Amino acid sequence: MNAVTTAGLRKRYGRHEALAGVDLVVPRGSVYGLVGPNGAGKTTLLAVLAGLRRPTGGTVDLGCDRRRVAVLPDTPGFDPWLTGSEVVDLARALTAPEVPGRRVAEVLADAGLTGAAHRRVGGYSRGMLQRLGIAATVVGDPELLLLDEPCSALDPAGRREVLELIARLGGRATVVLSTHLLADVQEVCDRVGVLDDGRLLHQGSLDDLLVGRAAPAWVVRCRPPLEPVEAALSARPWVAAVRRTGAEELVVETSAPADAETDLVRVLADVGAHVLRVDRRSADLEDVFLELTR
Ligand SMILES: Nc1ncnc2c1ncn2[C@@H]1O[C@H](COP(=O)(O)OP(=O)(O)OP(=O)(O)O)[C@@H](O)[C@H]1O
Repeated sequence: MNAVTTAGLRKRYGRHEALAGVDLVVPRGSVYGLVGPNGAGKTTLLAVLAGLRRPTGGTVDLGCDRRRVAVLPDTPGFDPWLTGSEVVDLARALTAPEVPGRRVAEVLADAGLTGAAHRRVGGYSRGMLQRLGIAATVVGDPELLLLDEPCSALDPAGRREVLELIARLGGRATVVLSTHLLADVQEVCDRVGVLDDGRLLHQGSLDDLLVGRAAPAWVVRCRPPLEPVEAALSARPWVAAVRRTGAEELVVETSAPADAETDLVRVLADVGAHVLRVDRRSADLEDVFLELTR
């Protein structure tokens, strides 16, 4: 059962088509990362899913009642004179009055805000505000959470806190988050959709995206000169390409990783290379993203 299914979703702003036929599938319980460059249509897609903007065409099928959907905009604004506890209690009273008041303290504790619960939010840091926003969206126990750029403008510590909070939400609710920070997706999402210019270029599990696309490669660091090393490697049948990526660094791409595993170090030894380091390059979402959106 899916939490969200869209078919041929379109959204036009005047003559500009921000969504050009999007078929989105978000399995229930997943943490789905919607990635794309600026202007790709991420905010528009989330707003259409949330029912805040009307699509020009296509359909949206939510696997739950619309009242069980919670939305967190990229820059949540709160009245600065309210305390964190009052903000969350207001959200509870407005969205889910049936939820008992004691839930407020629980979600604030989950968001790591117990100590600041009775401080005015005007004095909160951005990271705290973002976590407060998440607390205010989860207090009504939503089934689907739509988070627009939840980590933008956060420093590394704030980002870490928010990512950990999102990771804990996975399983309890379905989360769709938009971001252009690929590292965040790699960290917390199990599904990913790559949106560019209003089109979904790829969607699926993060593993499928990475394993299916990034060419296996080794990163070799050794002391100059690198030419003899490059020449010796290029002559091997298992080497697809050798690229110089720094004064002391080569990337060796292969279509036969098993051969590379047995032969790479031998080649380096035979040519007398002064080896500083050899690493298997891990599949990187950034490479795949650049390849897809090129
Ligand atoms: N209200 C609007 N009126 C006209 N054009 C709009 C409107 N909202 C968005 N657009 C345009 O639609 C396209 C998609 O915008 P959207 O904000 O959905 O992209 P995004 O992927 O969220 O971008 P960003 O990462 O920069 O926030 C952009 O070209 C934008 O200029």
